[in-house]
Amino acid sequence: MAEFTRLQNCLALIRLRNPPVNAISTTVARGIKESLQKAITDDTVKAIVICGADGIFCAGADIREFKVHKTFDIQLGDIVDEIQRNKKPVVAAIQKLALGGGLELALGCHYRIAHAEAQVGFPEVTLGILPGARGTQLLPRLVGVPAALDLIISGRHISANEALKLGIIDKIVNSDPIEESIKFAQRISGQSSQELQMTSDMVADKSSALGPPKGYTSKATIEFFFYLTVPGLCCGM
Ligand SMILES: CC/C=C\CC(=O)SCCNC(=O)CCNC(=O)[C@H](O)C(C)(C)COP(=O)(O)OP(=O)(O)OC[C@H]1O[C@@H](n2cnc3c(N)ncnc32)[C@H](O)[C@@H]1OP(=O)(O)O
Repeated sequence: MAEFTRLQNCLALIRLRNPPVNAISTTVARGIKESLQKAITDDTVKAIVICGADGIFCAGADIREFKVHKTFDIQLGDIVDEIQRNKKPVVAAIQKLALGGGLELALGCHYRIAHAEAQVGFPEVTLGILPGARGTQLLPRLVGVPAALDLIISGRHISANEALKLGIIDKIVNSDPIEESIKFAQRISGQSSQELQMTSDMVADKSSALGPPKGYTSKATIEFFFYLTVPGLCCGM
């Protein structure tokens, strides 16, 4: 599930809870969606923080459901779109792990604050799939195409430090990233909505050089990744 808490100072906290690694199940996705709706439609909420329970952000889609259905029937891309459409700033507080769909959720947020020991990555390739919830668009916008390809094709986890250098994470902390994210959200929620709008417009303008602001994994992208990742198809490389 995802717990919604209305904090003091005009903030809302959405906490993913699905032991042991807060994976995104159908129930968790529904909980995030409903919590976001509550936060967005409450005029007294000025900023939102998303975090995970028990010291871990999220290890991606719930592979227990994948084993049963052989597919992920979770519309995480819609949730990411909703965060990006929304004018209220959303901060991801990354403790320990943000993998797969968990990283896509964090990339959808406007800011990411991680603990120094945290790791992020896209392990989808190890399951024979690609990030399908905007990760293939959002990651290259932040880190450029070569670095994004490297992370998506290798499936490797990288440290918070490397993620900071690449631009995936905005800030690393040695203290509790949830507390830091709340403080940060409080600070930016004090800015006028005009300032926030100007900033998000500038970011959108800058990243538009990399194509449409949102979308889905195009057929060409899938074919390209397929070519690179299926042994025997990449002879000559
Ligand atoms: C929404 C659709 C969009 C996106 C698709 C994806 O997100 S695909 C990516 C899905 N995620 C993964 O593939 C991560 C797989 N897990 C791991 O790499 C490791 O388990 C992990 C998270 C790095 C933790 O490693 P560690 O060595 O610390 O522990 P262990 O492997 O023993 O796992 C601990 C328990 O967590 C369970 N678990 C791990 N990942 C998931 C998951 N994604 N969903 C559900 N459960 C997960 C694992 O089974 C262990 O459970 P236990 O009952 O203790 O055996």
